[in-house]
This record gives sequence, C-alpha cells and structure tokens, in this order.
Amino acid sequence: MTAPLLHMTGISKRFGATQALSDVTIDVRAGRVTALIGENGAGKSTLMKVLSGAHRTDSGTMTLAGKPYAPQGPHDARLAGVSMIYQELNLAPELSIEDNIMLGQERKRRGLLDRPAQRRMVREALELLGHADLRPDIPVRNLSIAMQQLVEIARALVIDAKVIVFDEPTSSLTRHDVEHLFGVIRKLKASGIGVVYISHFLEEIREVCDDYAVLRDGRSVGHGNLSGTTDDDIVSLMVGRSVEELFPSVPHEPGEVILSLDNLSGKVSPQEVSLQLRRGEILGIAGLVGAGRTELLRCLFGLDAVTSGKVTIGGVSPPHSPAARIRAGLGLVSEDRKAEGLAQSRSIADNATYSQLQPYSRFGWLNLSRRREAMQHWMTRLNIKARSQDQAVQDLSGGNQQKVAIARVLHQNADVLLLDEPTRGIDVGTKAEIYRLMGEAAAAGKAVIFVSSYLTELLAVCDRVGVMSRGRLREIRNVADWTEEDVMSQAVSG
Ligand SMILES: Nc1ncnc2c1ncn2[C@@H]1O[C@H](COP(=O)(O)OP(=O)(O)OP(=O)(O)O)[C@@H](O)[C@H]1O
Repeated sequence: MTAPLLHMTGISKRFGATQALSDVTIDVRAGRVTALIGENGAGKSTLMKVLSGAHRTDSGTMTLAGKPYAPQGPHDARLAGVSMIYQELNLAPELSIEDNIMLGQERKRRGLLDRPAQRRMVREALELLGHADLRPDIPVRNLSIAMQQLVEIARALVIDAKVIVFDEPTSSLTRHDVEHLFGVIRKLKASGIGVVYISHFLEEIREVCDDYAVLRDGRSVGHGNLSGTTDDDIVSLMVGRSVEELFPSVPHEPGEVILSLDNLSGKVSPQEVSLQLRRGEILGIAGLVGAGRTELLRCLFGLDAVTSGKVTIGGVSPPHSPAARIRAGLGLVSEDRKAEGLAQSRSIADNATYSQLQPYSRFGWLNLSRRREAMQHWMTRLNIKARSQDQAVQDLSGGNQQKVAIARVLHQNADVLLLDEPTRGIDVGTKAEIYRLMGEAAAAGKAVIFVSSYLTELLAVCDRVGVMSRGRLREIRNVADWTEEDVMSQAVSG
C-alpha cells in the first residue's frame, strides 16, 4: 500500500486532570474518506484540533505528504494544506463570497490586491465544487447554510488543501443538501484530497466514507476498510461492548389529555397550530430546518411572543413565561444549548439541577450530598463523560454538554418534555439510552414532544408524528401510517 497522505502517531494530550488523548495513531490516505468515530468525549475533536494547529500535542509526531508537519497555529496549518469545516461556520456574513474565500490568503501584486487573480481562483474552486453559477460578489449572509458550507470548502481549495476535515457537517442540512455535500466530498476525493469525516450517523458514514478509525476513551481501538465491517462491529469498537438495540422500545399506553394547543400563532411561526397530547404519548415533529418547529416549542414554553391562540396544560392556562410554564409541568431541551441552554462556566450539577433545586433546599440551604446522589444517577444513565459532576460544562465535549441539558429536564421531572433535536451530536450508544428514557417517561404517564431532523429515529420512537412546513402543522398521523417519502413530501409542501 502507498504511504498515507497524513500520518499521526503517538499523539497524547492532557487537559489538567483529563487525559484526552493517549498514544493515538491515525492514517489518512489521498483520495479517500476516513471516518473518525467515537462516543461523546472519546477525543475526536481534540485529535482534530491537534491536526489543525489549535492545540499543541504533548507528544507524538505528524507527517503530511511525506514531510514532518508541526503547525504553529490554525493559520499555519491552513497554509500547509489542512483545513477544517466545522458545524458552526466561520464566515463574515457582510463580506462577499470572494472576500470570504480569500480572507487571510489574499493575492497581492506589487503590494495591491490582485482582484483578477483572486476572481480566477475563486471561480476555479467554485467550478470544482459544481457551482460555477454562484456569483462571487454577493454577500455570504444571502446564502443558505448549505451554500455557506460550500464557501468554506472553497476557502480550503484555493490554498490547495491536502486534507479537509468535516466535523459533523450535516447537522443543519436538509436531505437534499446532504446529498449535494456528499457529491462535493466525492469530487474532493477524486481530486486526490484526503478527507476526514466526523459523524455520529452510521448511515452517513457508510454512504460517504471508505476507511474508519475508532477512538475510545482517548485511545485508538480500531481502524481499517469500512467495506469489511458491520455496523455492530463499529458500535462494539466504540462502546467496548455490543449494543443490542439501537431503538429500544418501552411499552406505554396513552392516557388523559395533558396538553392542548388551540390555534397557537407566533409572530412568524408557528401559524395556527392546534394539537392534543396525551399522557403516555410520544409525539414526533418532523420538518425541514426553518419549518417553525423550534418556534413552536419556544412559544409553548413561554420564550417567544404569541400573537393568538391558547395553551392548556393539565386543564389550566398558565401565564406566558418560562417560569410559569415550568411550574405548570413543561420542561424544554433547547436546540441551541450554547446560547440559552447551559451556563458554560457553571458545573454539571449546577446546570442539571438549576430548574429544580427544591428537593435539596431546606431553609435556604442546599443539601449537596442528596443532590450529588441524584446527579450521579443521571451521569450514569446518560453516560456523561466528565471527571466529576463539579466539572465546568465548558470543558466537556459537545455531545456531553448536550447530555447535561437532557439530564436537566429528566431531573426536573416535568410532565411534558419538549425535546428539540435532543440527539444531535450524541453517540449511537447514548442515543439508544435517550430513546429508552423517552419510552420510560411515557410509561410513567409523562408526555413527550420530540422534534428531530433525523427521520429514522422519529419513525422508530414516536407513537404519532406530525409534519411542519412554513410554520404550519400539516398533519399528524399514527407512526404506522407514515413512510419516509410521505413525511418528506409534506415537509416540502408549500
Ligand atoms: N479545553 C478543554 N479543557 C478541559 N478538558 C477538555 C478540553 N477540551 C476537551 N476536553 C476533554 O477531553 C475529552 C475529549 O473531548 P473531545 O471534545 O475531543 O471529544 P469528542 O470525541 O469530540 O466528543 P463529541 O462527540 O461529544 O464531540 C473530554 O473528556 C473533554 O471533557
């Protein structure tokens, strides 16, 4: 076999008391896509930050295209040919496509910006990506997320990227855009670039990747060609044991109506949404990004203004504020855990218990040992990887932060759980545990509204599924009466 394009070996990285990576080795070959796989907190992002110059490794070496590679920082790494495409895009919205692509890598002639040369490079890059039609002078803020991602990729191409890393690139994309992105990745492959692809979706990995490398607890535990492996093999490598069911089901029966919405409308979304939810029921809400699903939950929870309509919870209509809605029995896991979900500098325990401190406080004092016990339970159930429950949320991996947000609503013991993309960025083993917890909540007489862009899980886990498009709730059916195609055709209906 030919020498790898990128070879990382003996990579170790420690943060204080956390050994994030120990002696990790990974190879990336030219013209191939390598899936980097692991549970939340396994060390994937840390390894890629070492590769992209954002972190210095404590030990180990890297070679790129046969030469020693030790970037001094992200800019240095980019110039050497290593680019990262993150979930949160890093573009300047007011600048044009061209200026974004060339930012920090401008072409100059006699000290002046060489616009014609830049324009040529930008066009070539866009052409390679199948988008010669995109006008380089329009501002990036006018582009869809999928197109912005394309601009990021073009940024990598103009400096002759050798290795491009995609970190969970599909989480905000529609299925159509995902297919387009996969087409782009295939073009990158064909031009000899080595791609690293991080994802928690095995289906995606199978679709677009050739090779795999698995990390567990910061160590390399397996690598090879994907074609010779089953999903079970991969999952077993990730979690260190076999996972019996990816969609465990817990029997539950619908009871009395706990929540009713009558023509609920917000400023833009939702539009005249009516529904009834029973205890013991899991209602899924499907739809495209921007269909108004998040706004529906936010209006219900008292976060966004409502222009008309009525919300009844357990027979009463509580005031329109989050505090009142929490008292009435609602709990929300927000889609945007960074902006509004979690206090980043506070501990896991503070974050998870903050909406429900009552069981631990008497005469104004917190009973910390009782809280510690309760927290330990959720840390274990949700497999939260942390040194202790006192660790600050900002030091956790993305997936583990999401788990803390979920621990909060479970701990709050709400009657109606409003879950907005709760499994985004969560590893497969823990996803299964979250589905089980949802089933158990329903079996215990709670109700769940489950918003997700991952249709497979909605159809596997919910009792009924409704589809939103353009702010309206199109139709709710029993899950057995939906096919994926039906859901998609409702989702794109005008
Ligand atoms: N800046 C930091 N300070 C302290 N600990 C950190 C820091 N960055 C990462 N860690 C720790 O390193 C470990 C690996 O985290 P990393 O983000 O690499 O995981 P990951 O595999 O990318 O997870 P996910 O799938 O959830 O994104 C975790 O235990 C995390 O808490």
